[in-house]
Amino acid sequence: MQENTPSAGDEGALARLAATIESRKREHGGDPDKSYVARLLHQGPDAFLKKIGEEATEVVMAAKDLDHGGDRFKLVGEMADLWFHCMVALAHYGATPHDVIAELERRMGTSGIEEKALRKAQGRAASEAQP
Ligand SMILES: N=c1c2ncn([C@@H]3O[C@H](COP(=O)(O)OP(=O)(O)OP(=O)(O)O)[C@@H](O)[C@H]3O)c2ncn1[C@@H]1O[C@H](COP(=O)(O)O)[C@@H](O)[C@H]1O
Repeated sequence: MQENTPSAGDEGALARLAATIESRKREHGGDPDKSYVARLLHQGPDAFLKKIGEEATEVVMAAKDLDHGGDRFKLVGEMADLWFHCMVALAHYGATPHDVIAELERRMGTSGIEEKALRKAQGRAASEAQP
């Protein structure tokens, strides 16, 4: 397992995979018999959104298994399946991993607890302003 430090290749790998997924879109969906990405895109959102739900459940199960002697590579593998299917969804809806990374960067330095409190206060102010 890698040290817990970011590598310059991290975003590069996501960008390369995103480019491959885009290429499957450009080739009129590619050949669903030869390309799994093309098959998912050809089947449409129901297919890859269902896979995202399934893979998320598998991530949870692999994580819970760690308490009972499971191994971290299983968790990493399931997480990779989840990220991959999420990337197919991003491509379908016209977004990129760069957009997600930019959003995470935008959030950096803002505590999640503070952000949630601010959102609640804004919600209260908006409902009090209603006539
Ligand atoms: N990263 C992946 C990737 N991760 C997972 N998968 C596929 O996702 C599928 C679903 O995973 P499951 O574990 O649920 O497998 P399963 O039980 O057979 O699935 P179902 O029967 O439920 O469909 C498997 O067929 C995996 O091979 C991937 N398929 C492709 N990629 C990347 O996409 C690129 C393009 O792939 P193609 O479009 O197939 O050329 C590849 O070069 C890879 O970089």
